[in-house]
Amino acid sequence: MPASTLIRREGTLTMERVPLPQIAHTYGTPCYAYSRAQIERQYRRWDSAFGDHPHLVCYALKANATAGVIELLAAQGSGFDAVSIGEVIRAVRAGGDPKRICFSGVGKSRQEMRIALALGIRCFNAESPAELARLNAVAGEMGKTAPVSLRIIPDVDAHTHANITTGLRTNKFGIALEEAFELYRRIPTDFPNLEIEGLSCHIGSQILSIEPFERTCDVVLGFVRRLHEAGVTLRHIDFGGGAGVPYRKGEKELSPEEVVSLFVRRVRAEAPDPDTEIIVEPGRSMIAEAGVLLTTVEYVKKGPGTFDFCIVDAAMTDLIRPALYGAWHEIVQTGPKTPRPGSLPVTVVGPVCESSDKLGEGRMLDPEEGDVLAILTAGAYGASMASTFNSRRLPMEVLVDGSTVTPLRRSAVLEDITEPEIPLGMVKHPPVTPAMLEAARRAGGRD
Ligand SMILES: Cc1ncc(COP(=O)(O)O)c(C=O)c1O
Ligand SMILES: N[C@@H](CCCC[NH3+])C(=O)O
Repeated sequence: MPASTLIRREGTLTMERVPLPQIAHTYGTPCYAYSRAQIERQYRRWDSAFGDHPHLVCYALKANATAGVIELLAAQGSGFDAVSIGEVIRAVRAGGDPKRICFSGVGKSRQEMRIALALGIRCFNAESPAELARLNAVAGEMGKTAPVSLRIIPDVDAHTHANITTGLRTNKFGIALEEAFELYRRIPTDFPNLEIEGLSCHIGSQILSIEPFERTCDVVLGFVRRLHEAGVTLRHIDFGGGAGVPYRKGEKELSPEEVVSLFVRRVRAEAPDPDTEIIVEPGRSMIAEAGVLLTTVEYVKKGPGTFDFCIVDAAMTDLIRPALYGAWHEIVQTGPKTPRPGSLPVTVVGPVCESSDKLGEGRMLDPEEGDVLAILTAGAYGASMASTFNSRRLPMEVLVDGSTVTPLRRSAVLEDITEPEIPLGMVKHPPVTPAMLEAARRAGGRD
């Protein structure tokens, strides 16, 4: 987290000018807090790194598609990378310009295509020949022409976690180069309702070294030159996302400036048209460091002797990255607290009924019931991957802007555990009445 966003003042951790324990007490926990200044700063870094080279920054919505976050980025002029029609619709509803939306994903349904065509999105990043044929048919039925890019497989190893590498032939994403070459040549004759817009690729996520992007440029620009020689022109090259952020002390981000200057330099030097528009799709880099997940300690429980358990009210349902990838997030006390000599490291776990429900291991925190902890660098792939497993409610989210805090969802109270299913009607489902909730609140507990 950049020092200007998260600062310790008299021992208390603050985001911008708001003490984090205050957010926890006002809105309840688990609660994500995002810094507006940090989100806008990251967008400006990506955008301005291009200088006057034609470009579009398409924020990857999967990282965090909370309406308030999308609104902020749309107001900055951001484009969006979507992977479902739900994301496309969320972006448009939050003020995103359809002409700046790219639609990726291996499984687009006919209905998703129809809605995206009706909205007039910038382009479909097609991932298979069958998808092209389907899109051609759907566009024809609607009397429209669908703008397409082929997502090619650069076959570059991103040297990241196996579950988040995407640019290899063994991954489900994209089209192999030879097949893509043939498809590009066939589009004008075989798919009359498609119009070639560009080329896209994405090699993986949380990439901390520039080298895989250099290899990607080798492959992509060589391929673009071959296409040009075969008479295929592209309006844009989309290099995808993937720039990594520091999760552990000592790690360094792969900076937007370094990534963008590589793409601009290589396109200017090697593309048939040096002014070809460049698209990037950063997700994590845009939002990860803007967010923390606040959680309250419920219990401290003795462990096997070498460590204790710190049971908090956040869980894998709020932040699944540690359970899913063994990912590391720093966890800190938000109040003025230092561990007492001799205290044991703790494994921070949630209340969910899974042994993998761990948020961190080996942490020196010396926690007590009621302490508010902050799980750092949690803005990306946190709230957007949250679930209601174990009938938990979704985490609260707020936006911090200077000394103002704005809720981005309804407050995290028990009424939020809504029942979207349709009951059979065999039993009468008694409502949780406002009076019952009020009584619980008056009895003093947090929700
Ligand atoms: C097509 C595509 N674009 C962009 C992204 C965003 O990646 P990141 O959050 O690593 O920038 C992803 C996710 O890996 C992706 O699959
Ligand atoms: N969800 C992953 C990243 C996947 C990127 C999407 N292809 C994470 O938390 O790191």
